[in-house]
Amino acid sequence: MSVNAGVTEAEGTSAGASPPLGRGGAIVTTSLTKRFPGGQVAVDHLDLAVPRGSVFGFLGPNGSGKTTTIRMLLGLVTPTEGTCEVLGEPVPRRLAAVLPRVGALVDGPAFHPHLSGTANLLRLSAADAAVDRRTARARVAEALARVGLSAAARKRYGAYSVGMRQRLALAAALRGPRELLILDEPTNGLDPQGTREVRSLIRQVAAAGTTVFVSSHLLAEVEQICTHAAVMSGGRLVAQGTVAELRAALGGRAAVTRVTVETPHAGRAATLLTGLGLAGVRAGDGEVSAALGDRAPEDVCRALVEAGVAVRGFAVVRPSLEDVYVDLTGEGFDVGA
Ligand SMILES: Nc1ncnc2c1ncn2[C@@H]1O[C@H](COP(=O)(O)OP(=O)(O)OP(=O)(O)O)[C@@H](O)[C@H]1O
Repeated sequence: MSVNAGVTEAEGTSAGASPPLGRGGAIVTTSLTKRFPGGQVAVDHLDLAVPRGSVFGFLGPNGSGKTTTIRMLLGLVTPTEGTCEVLGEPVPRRLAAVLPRVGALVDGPAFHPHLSGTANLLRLSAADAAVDRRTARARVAEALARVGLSAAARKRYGAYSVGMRQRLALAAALRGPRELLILDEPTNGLDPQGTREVRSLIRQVAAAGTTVFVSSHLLAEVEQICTHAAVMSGGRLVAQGTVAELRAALGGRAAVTRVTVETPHAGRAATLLTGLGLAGVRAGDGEVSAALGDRAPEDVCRALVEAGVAVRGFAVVRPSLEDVYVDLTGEGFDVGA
């Protein structure tokens, strides 16, 4: 399935060409805009195209408009302008038809501190007209098991750690069979083990056919679990496409594949790489690097050796999704696990 390819203009009036998914997408927004009273434009003419069956990473720094977008998708915030469609239905107009098909983790549900994890989820189910009373208890137990909370199911919520609270919020989103799961920063507050579990849970949910839309700061994680991604900056969409497209779109941009050579002959190696036509040659202490361009790394390595340069190490460094992000937004990224 294709999405509008790769990187769009950061300075454009809207984020590139209209998404070609039409009614087939799990989420399709057109010129979606939210201007808060006081003039703050949190989301600015957003054209988002989330293919069905994708695991879609929604990336961006703090304040770039991710949560506001998610809140508009769930009918929690009214757009100022533009449209959004979720599972083929216009939101907010057909919200009642859409919500039972969507599991969401946003802002954390209000859990009661004196009730257990199980009792809290049963309470949410009781308030949910779409839940079948006969299967509610079994579904709650299943959701708790999926997030690894079975052992703590009878413990009261007030005694839960931050990570356990986050897992319970995730379990709340997984109480029923869902066509779409929308998760706002689902690994916030989780330790590395919890983060791995959430990653594996997302894979399982996706393998069972559910589309997953997940906002995250964890680029390494997005690279591992997502098939597609979009990058937000200052309320605008600056890129969207498959993860492979996003990396490929870097060709000709600042972050490109580079070779790094470890050698005691850095000066000589730098001259040779420049002579081979490599751009961006940087020589340091015992090391020289350059943009590979369309040269084959093995040819570069052979030329160095044949010229008598002692090659102690030779590495080809391809741009990561983080490079894409930094290149597009000019901002660093919190890549901690
Ligand atoms: N209710 C509101 N009233 C006024 N401004 C708001 C409101 N909610 C959000 N904003 C502003 O809109 C912008 C986008 O915020 P949003 O929470 O959508 O970003 P985000 O990408 O989710 O950030 P974070 O990663 O920090 O959650 C921010 O500048 C924020 O201050």
